[in-house]
Amino acid sequence: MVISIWRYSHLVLAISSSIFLGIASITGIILAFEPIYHAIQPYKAEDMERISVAETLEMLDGKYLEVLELKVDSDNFVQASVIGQDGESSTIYINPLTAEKIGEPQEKKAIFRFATNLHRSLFLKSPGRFFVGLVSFLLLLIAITGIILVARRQGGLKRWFTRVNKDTSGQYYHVVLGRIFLVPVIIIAGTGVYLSLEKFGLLPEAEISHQTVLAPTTKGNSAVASGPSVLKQIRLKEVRTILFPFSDNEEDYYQLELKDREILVHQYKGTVISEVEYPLIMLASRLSLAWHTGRGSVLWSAVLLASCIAIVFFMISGFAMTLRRRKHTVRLKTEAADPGKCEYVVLVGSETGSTFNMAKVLQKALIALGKSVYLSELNDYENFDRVKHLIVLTATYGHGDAPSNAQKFVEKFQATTIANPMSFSVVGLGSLAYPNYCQFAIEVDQLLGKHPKLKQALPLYKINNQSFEAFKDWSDKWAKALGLQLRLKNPGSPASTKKTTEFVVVERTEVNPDDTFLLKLKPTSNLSFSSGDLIAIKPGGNEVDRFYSIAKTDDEILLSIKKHSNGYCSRYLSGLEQGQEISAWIKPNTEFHFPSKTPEVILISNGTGIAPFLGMINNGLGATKTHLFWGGRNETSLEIYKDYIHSARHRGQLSFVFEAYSQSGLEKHYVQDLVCREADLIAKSLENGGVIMICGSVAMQKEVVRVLETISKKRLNVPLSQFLNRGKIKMDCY
Ligand SMILES: Cc1cc2nc3c(=O)[nH]c(=O)nc-3n(C[C@H](O)[C@H](O)[C@H](O)COP(=O)(O)O)c2cc1C
Repeated sequence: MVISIWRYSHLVLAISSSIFLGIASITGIILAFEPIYHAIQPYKAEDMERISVAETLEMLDGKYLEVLELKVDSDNFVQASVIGQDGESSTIYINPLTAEKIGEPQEKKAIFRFATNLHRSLFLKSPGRFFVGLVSFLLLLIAITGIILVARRQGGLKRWFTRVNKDTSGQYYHVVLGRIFLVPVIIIAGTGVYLSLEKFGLLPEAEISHQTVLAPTTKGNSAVASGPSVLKQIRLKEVRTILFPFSDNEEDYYQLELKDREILVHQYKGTVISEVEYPLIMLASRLSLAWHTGRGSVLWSAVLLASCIAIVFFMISGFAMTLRRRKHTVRLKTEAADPGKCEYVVLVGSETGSTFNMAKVLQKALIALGKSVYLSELNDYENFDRVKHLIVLTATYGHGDAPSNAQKFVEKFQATTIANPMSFSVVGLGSLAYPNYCQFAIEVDQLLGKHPKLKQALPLYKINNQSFEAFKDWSDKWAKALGLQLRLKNPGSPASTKKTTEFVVVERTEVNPDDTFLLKLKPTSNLSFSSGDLIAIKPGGNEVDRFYSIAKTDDEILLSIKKHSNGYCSRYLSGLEQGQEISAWIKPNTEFHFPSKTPEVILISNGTGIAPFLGMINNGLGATKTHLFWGGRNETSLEIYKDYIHSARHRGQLSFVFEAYSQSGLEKHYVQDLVCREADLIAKSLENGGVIMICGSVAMQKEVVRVLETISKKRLNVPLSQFLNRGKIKMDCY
């Protein structure tokens, strides 16, 4: 519940300020260029730490009839208001060593003038300034609610910088960039609020009052030329403004606004008549202005520029995420069947909506079998009288909590009387990267399991990272338990518009007794790819891309393919001849590349899952100690891979190969048994920063992960999620 309150606040704040925030960010992007443009003008004075005020004043004295004011700006441009020998007054940039004119201040560019007015007051004067101040305050609140959301998402403030799990790209970058730009955005918003409060006089007045002490009359040379003067000690670097004495009268003095204080200096003696340190409020104002505008620092201006772009991105990605979430609920409302007449009920617990995609695939497949299906959210649970089968698909959020559309489920379920018996099956959608993997699904499964009228059709099935293959595996098992001929259609990867490349068949092995064969392809044009990437093939006008994990060997692609009797693509590929060409495209899968700076890598696979590893162990980087675990039916199953394994062993790239056979000899051995047996090796490797890569069937993945979880907890005293989070366990299973 808590997470949705914060998300709701985050969203409401963003929506309520969206138009003004959008304007402020876009004009902020333009205005960030102003200090950069100013800084690159050729008026910057060097050696400001060395040149004394007295030196510059002396040069000015000799060159101009009168000097009224001198200013040093944050880019070290020295600007003087002078009356020249011809009696003309002007404001010029000077070289402080010679007092020569080097240029003239330019008028603010029209684009910056326009952007400043819009940014500050939306061209609405005081009401506009008020809105902009309010928007800054809302931005501050958005940033604060953002901190809470990210902290909750990551599992606490301490885990702030741990890896972000990728749900959708928009969501991923919203969080990743949110973490990076949090501090600058808070500074922009905070200083914006401060400047607005100042503008409306809501802050204490910053007044400086000198108690002028009249010095005794001492006619003579000005302070610049005579005796020891404080002006000789003050460097130009410390100066903001110097106001020159109004007349020769002794009671007129130099007024120096320095960086930290203001002083009045006797124009003849060069002594300090009065000195006042700036009040804190004045320093805060100056700092706010500098931080808000980026004046005086190209680097900070660049940060402000990037932050304003990031705010625009946050707005777009944030709204896209909300629309995505809403899309599913709105559609459900319009498509809802009558639950009172349905035999199957599919209830979904989802925060971002992805789980609905799976639920809809299931609904479609059941409808194709002529079944009546009601699909809804877990919060819509009610007394389903005619329902015979209940299926719950639910994600987990926060610290093992229910997603927001499932938070009322437990209460509603407990308050409802179930009259007729039902079968039930719970599918947990979660991420192994969280310590409470599928926790809410576990609780729902236990709750349903305790009800006398409910009969479990299948034990709780957990799915990592929305794996459709795993969902299909569940559906096969569930359908078998219910005696249904269910066929799920993968909605993902529809006919892609990706540009394909031609590949020529270099070699194809015969199909072995396990119905597996190797296919070697060579791209006909220059193509960059790595072992672990995926090749997408769509034979003969078929609508869906089929993905195969690739091994890169000598710039060629090696695939290990299982021929399925009903598999359109695998049957097509098994019939290819040497020299034939096929069209395909490469999908980079950087998360599953061989790690570069790792002391040890353990590769775990079964069946055709060995494919990317065949390339990785022959990649020419012998520095990493590498072990290969592989499970197949029997010794002959390994035959087609033997050459690649031998060559890696021969080159010293592969330390150990552990094999498990399920149909050889009396005892069945599986990869997870090997992993369990080699627990020492696994634990040491994880402890020393090693990486484990898993590729193959989801069933194998589930078992291997279970064993790894035990090893991690028992031997290393940490949950496996910690290694997953740090990218120390990489998985690509199907
Ligand atoms: C903020 C946040 C917290 C999560 N917490 C957990 C968790 O505790 N346990 C878990 O198994 N998965 C957790 N997940 C992963 C989601 O349950 C998983 O991505 C799920 O597939 C999302 O489904 P949905 O998109 O339908 O909401 C979390 C994800 C996010 C973004």
